[in-house]
Amino acid sequence: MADIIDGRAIARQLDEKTKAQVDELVAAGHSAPGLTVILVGEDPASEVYVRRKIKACEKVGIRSTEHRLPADTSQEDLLALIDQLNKDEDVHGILCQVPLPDHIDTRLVLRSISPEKDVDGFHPVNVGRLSTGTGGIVPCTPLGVMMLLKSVIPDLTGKDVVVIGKSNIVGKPVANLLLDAEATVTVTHIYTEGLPEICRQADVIVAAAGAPELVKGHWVKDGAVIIDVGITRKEGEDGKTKLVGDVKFDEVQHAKAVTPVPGGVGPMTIACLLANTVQAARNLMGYGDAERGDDYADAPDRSMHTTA
Ligand SMILES: Nc1nc2c(c(=O)[nH]1)N[C@@H](CN(C=O)c1ccc(C(=O)N[C@@H](CCC(=O)O)C(=O)O)cc1)CN2
Repeated sequence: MADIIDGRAIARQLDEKTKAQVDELVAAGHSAPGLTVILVGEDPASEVYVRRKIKACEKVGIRSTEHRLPADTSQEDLLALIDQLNKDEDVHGILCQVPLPDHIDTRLVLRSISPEKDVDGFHPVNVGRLSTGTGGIVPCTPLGVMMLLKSVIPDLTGKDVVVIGKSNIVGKPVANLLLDAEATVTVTHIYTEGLPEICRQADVIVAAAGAPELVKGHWVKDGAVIIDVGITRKEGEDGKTKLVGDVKFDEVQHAKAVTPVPGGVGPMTIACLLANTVQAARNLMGYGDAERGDDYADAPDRSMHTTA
């Protein structure tokens, strides 16, 4: 049976570290780090994620502010709000929940957030710093993926890793982090020819294609490690909605370890956001170029895994 990598437990461990860093800043006479979350429209999944982010801030002592804007908010008004937040010294982190409504140019909006406050790591400056290995703020989900992976394989040197998915939010940044960790990385996507055969060679599969249950049991070699980034809502045979990942979970029990959906990568996304907010705050407070919030070189221990 494959070990199940407990994302909730590893996220809690990271939250403890983040809380300690917040307490340290406050004890040194600073205000608590402040995060502002912008949600435009009423996408139900985004509402859930934003609510979770705000609640998570409370737990570690980060001050949070929420701006909920109607779906017909003009791009100009959104950019004006971001400009105001960029200038506000009490705000250390800004994030704009995506997807944004169609009439808004997402790339322009993400570019308008000050790179120092861009706790999502989506600004081209942070993307460039990641791809050149020169620090910056790293997107939350890829950071979480690395932590989960390192809980199973602390040293990724020379490991064959296949990333399925080439999005700017997950596929591309995760590939860069893996290369930094000296892994041999193959980036693929749903149009890649021979994808099952390519995956079957891999020591690690990071499935981030957004394609429900794409990765079947015969795609996975014995003892591989699987990180499932996909989350899709699907109606089960009982008529109830359930969440499924990009991996056919029941078929990959010959793997060494696998992340569940829910309870794997998702909780790490939020924990890494909090860590990134503290990193941004520390930088803005003049603590130099603070280390990446998650410090994922400190691999979480194997006790965070359970067996199915
Ligand atoms: N500005 C951003 N927008 C989006 C991001 C992001 O990192 N920044 N990522 C995703 C959504 N996301 C965070 O915003 C996110 C996705 C999933 C989870 C999570 O905890 N998932 C749970 C299941 C939750 C459920 O019931 O639906 C799990 O996997 O256990 C947290 C955050 C797109 N937008």
